[in-house]
Amino acid sequence: MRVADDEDPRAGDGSYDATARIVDAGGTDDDTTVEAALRPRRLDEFPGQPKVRDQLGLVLEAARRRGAAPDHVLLSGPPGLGKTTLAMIVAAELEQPIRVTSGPAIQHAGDLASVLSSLSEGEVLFLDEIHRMSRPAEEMLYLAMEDFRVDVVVGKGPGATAIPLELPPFTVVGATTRAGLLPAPLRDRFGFTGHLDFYEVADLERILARSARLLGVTADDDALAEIALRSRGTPRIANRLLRRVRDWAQVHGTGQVDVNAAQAALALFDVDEAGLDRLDRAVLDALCRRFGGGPVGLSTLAVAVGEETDTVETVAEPYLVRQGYIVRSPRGRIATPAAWQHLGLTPPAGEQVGLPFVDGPDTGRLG
Ligand SMILES: Nc1ncnc2c1ncn2[C@@H]1O[C@H](COP(=O)(O)OP(=O)(O)OP(=O)(O)O)[C@@H](O)[C@H]1O
Ligand SMILES: [Mg+2]
Repeated sequence: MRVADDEDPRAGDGSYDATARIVDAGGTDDDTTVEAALRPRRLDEFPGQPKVRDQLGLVLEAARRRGAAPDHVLLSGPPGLGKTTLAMIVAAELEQPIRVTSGPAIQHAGDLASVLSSLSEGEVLFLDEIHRMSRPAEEMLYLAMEDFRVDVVVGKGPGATAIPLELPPFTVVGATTRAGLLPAPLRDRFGFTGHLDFYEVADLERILARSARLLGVTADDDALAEIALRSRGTPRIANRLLRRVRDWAQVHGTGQVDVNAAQAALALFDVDEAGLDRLDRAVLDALCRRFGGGPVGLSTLAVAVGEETDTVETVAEPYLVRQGYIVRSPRGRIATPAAWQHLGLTPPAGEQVGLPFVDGPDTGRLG
């Protein structure tokens, strides 16, 4: 088995700390540890997202040559595409320590002030879920990002005074699944914004091959291709499916990740040929069967599938929209003919005139 020691992130130099990870929407603690172990550590080990990688690479290299902190970096995109991974990589490439915190952890401006005032020169401050920071903290951040200064308020009431505190230059890396929710003044203070998009299947195959190596399992290319196809363009999902296929192979198979193991395990875990999982299908099912194909409001839809609005909007919808199963309209979400077909149903004729026609059997043609 080829396990390259030099590629094992667990043998790291401590430049990032897996336990410092604050939020993980999808996983248990165990999952978080495994995820951290599978993160690429440097930009040139990071497959996919060629645009963001090249742009970020340039920004970091230029800063390194100037010997100065780079512009602040904002990373946006759906969950599991590598925002946290890239934040860690920014610090590693700059050879700087990284401080990890998140919007929800900073409820008071004072929380932010104490983090900011303890930063060392050049340090990377990773603000995950930056769209969830409180307004006063946000305003403090504007000043800190632009002028490297915070105003510390001493005392209360009419006698209160603001004492300006100079900060050493540092780099904020903000991550958000909801760039649209960031107030413009905050967005504008990031000199570089990278928008992560879903991965190509070929990139997912490369990610899976690397992960298999790190996990110490032998995997056929065909099996990795099968897993990649069903991973909804998302490395986190790809890695998770790989681990379940490995489990299946170890318990029921030959121990080797082959196509048979991949198909059996993915069937067991309810990931269908289109890569839709239980939540995706639940959303389509509610939309078509309960609401006649829509339009239906997002929150109503979320209640119908028993999930948070945010989960439906950021986890399920982007992929369903991208694959042409759902259309977002001002009046709510609408199922396309492809959604009905995926569920084995016939789309109702007449009501959905004007929908874009989606490739598929002719039952979908409306008019
Ligand atoms: N380009 C990539 N190459 C290899 N692995 C990747 C890549 N992008 C992400 N991963 C893996 O996917 C998992 C999730 O990535 P990460 O935590 O960076 O996503 P995220 O965008 O921060 O998600 P969230 O919005 O939920 O915080 C990690 O295990 C990471 O190793
Ligand atoms: Mg993250």
